[in-house]
Amino acid sequence: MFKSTIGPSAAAPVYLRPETAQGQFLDFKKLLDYNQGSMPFASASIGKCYRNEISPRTGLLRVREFLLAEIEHYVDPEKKQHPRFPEVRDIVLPLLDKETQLSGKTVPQTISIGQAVESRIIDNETLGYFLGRIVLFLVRLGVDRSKVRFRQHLANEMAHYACDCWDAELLTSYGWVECVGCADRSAYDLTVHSRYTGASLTVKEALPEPVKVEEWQAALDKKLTGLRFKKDAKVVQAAVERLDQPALEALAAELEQHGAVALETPALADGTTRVELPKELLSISKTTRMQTTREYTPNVIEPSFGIGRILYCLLEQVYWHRPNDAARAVLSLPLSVAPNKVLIVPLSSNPQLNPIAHALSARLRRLGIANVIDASSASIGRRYARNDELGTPLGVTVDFDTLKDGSVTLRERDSMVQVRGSEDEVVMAIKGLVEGTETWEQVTARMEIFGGQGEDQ
Ligand SMILES: Nc1ncnc2c1ncn2[C@@H]1O[C@H](COP(=O)(O)OP(=O)(O)OP(=O)(O)O)[C@@H](O)[C@H]1O
Repeated sequence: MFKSTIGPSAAAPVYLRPETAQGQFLDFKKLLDYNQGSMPFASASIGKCYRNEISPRTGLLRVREFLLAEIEHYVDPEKKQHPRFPEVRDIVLPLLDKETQLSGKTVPQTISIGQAVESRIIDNETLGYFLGRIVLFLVRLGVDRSKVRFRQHLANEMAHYACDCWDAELLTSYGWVECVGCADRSAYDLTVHSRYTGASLTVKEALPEPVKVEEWQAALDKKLTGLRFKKDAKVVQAAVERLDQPALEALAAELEQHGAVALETPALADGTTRVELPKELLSISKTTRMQTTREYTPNVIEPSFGIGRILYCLLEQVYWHRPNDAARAVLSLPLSVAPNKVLIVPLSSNPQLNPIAHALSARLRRLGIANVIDASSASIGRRYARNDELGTPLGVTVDFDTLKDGSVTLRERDSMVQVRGSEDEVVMAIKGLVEGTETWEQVTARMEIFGGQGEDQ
């Protein structure tokens, strides 16, 4: 937690969250209800997080306030398979696992997620599923697949409660940078929240058949306990209720042998943290009951995306310049990420071209396709070039032939190739490209390649 203060006197401390996860865990019971009590399920949250970084540096890579997006996937600890695992099983990942790191090597082994889970390099299917989804997500954003690797946490860097943890690292001029963490946090968070709030954060499932359970049970004589411990009676009662089966078994033997047991408690009214419970107050016996439900605390698999770091690495990876011209830079953001999808340029300042450009802009807007018009006096080549640098993937030119036959050109940023067609055809092509139902190769194969008034050079 990042400690700060609030109010005019700065007397009241506040604690800024270092992750969104805990807020999700506090809502676990509600989330489980929304999911009709069925497992597995997931929650997700995105928001600002704060860390008291000693030396913030390197732009967006290490800052004190950053945007974090986290998924908490709740799973039965005995069933860590994932129904959609077959979708990612054959994805090949560069894995820098702990053994490789401990042997002093830095070259990852390239192996399919299926093989890595089978050989337990990755602890379980659900964790493997999310590593696959992380790489698919990063590549969809435009990250270069050859500049992604997954590094496993060593035992000494992994949170004590985690049973396996991998970082997706992206290669930048600063070296490999951790951008997404993916940890199996086991049952730690829900167990601790439950312990401190007293709220049960477990899942109850009907068993296919009732089973006979033998267990140790402790009972305090309430009247005698009240008389003996007065205000502390509740604390003592809670300490007894928290005892697990091995502890109860050991105490039963001690009680039998010595007629009394000593029990650790939270601080009592007199400041002590230990009570003596004689046989008259405490009884511990083995009981048998039929169990019809199974109760467990779910384990949590958590992919955690640092948005600023991903964005920084992406910008570095997709920024380049045209061969032999360092001044003509290009930001190859894919359509899914680019803030503006289409640049509309009237070829000249002829007053007849502008209304056509504006009508086309409105038509694209109605389709939900963000676009911008550049009707400035700069040459068309200059206007293309500056929008290439801003990352706008597509360009439509309205020219003098548009006035004659209604046709326009459509230009792709990275290749600078242009096609020509009616406005309807071009709008359909843009829609297909934005929605991902058509590729630029398909568009160039079915539409007429335009070599005319491009002025790209
Ligand atoms: N100071 C920070 N500035 C920007 N992003 C951060 C910062 N700290 C963490 N992140 C992002 O949050 C994600 C999840 O946080 P996590 O707790 O796993 O990071 P971490 O292991 O503490 O990071 P690091 O070891 O680099 O400090 C990281 O993968 C990263 O993208």
